[in-house]
Amino acid sequence: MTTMERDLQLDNVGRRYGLRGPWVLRGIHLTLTPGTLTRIEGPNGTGKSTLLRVLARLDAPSEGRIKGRPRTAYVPERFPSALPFTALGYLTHLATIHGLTRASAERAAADTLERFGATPYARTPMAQLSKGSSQKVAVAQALLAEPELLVLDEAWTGLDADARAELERAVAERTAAGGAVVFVDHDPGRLAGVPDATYAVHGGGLHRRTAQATAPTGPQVTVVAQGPAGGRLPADALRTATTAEETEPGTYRLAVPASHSDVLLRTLLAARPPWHVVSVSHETQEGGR
Ligand SMILES: Nc1ncnc2c1ncn2[C@@H]1O[C@H](COP(=O)(O)OP(=O)(O)OP(=O)(O)O)[C@@H](O)[C@H]1O
Repeated sequence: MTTMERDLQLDNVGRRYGLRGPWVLRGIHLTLTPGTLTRIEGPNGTGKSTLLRVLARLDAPSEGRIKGRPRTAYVPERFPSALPFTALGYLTHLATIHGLTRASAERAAADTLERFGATPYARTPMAQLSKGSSQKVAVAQALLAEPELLVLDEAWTGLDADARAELERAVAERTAAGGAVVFVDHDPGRLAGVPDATYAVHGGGLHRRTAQATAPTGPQVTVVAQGPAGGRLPADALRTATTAEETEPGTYRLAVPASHSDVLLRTLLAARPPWHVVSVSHETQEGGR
């Protein structure tokens, strides 16, 4: 598939509910590009969820056009947990739909549940899961799809601290793998400093926030890495890092948001030939990780 088709583009999109309802969104132009993270903000009831549903193509615009068909996964604010499956059964079923054999599907489902600390209730009927636990299943179903576009509507809400950090890492992995991710979250610190673009929804329109500060906010990690002689920094590493400075030939100092440091390190070590990681230093700020 070409990059053009993997872009998702809203062209003068409007949405209202009912034929004569007030316009919730109007004149929206937005392009989501592979490998980028986009944050959508705005006060309650301004149309953020409506916009995300339109982006996920779960809701059709009342006017305007959508171009591009990236393979999309969506995590809703409220997941329909009354489905007649266990978490493992549901995810295994979905993974077979994504084309895995039964055995690999079950393994992928179990791995994803484990990643989010959900193994203890993998075999519990979903209707009996707490809000937080069913939210983990919602997140797992979206990640299992390895989507080209991942749409997260308050997906962190209800998750415990470990699962929240894990979801931030999963977002970093998706963008490093060339996927687009768009999210809404009430916590202004969520993935702070990471988004490639931030937009605010108000008055039915979408307004690009100017980059407030060049200095990234949120905890940062500095990685010093040495490549093979004459080696160029892997493209995925460049995409994940906030800044990359060649301090001497073949040696780079990379700054990365703490949530993305695992992904950056993995990218460097998995490069062929692999890069040598000289040092990793965590900037000490309150809050840790
Ligand atoms: N299915 C629907 N039918 C009718 N009106 C709707 C529907 N969904 C949303 N709306 C209305 O559209 C407007 C925007 O709602 P939306 O949920 O998109 O906002 P939001 O910014 O996501 O809000 P919140 O932060 O509270 O989730 C609201 O006035 C809401 O009442």
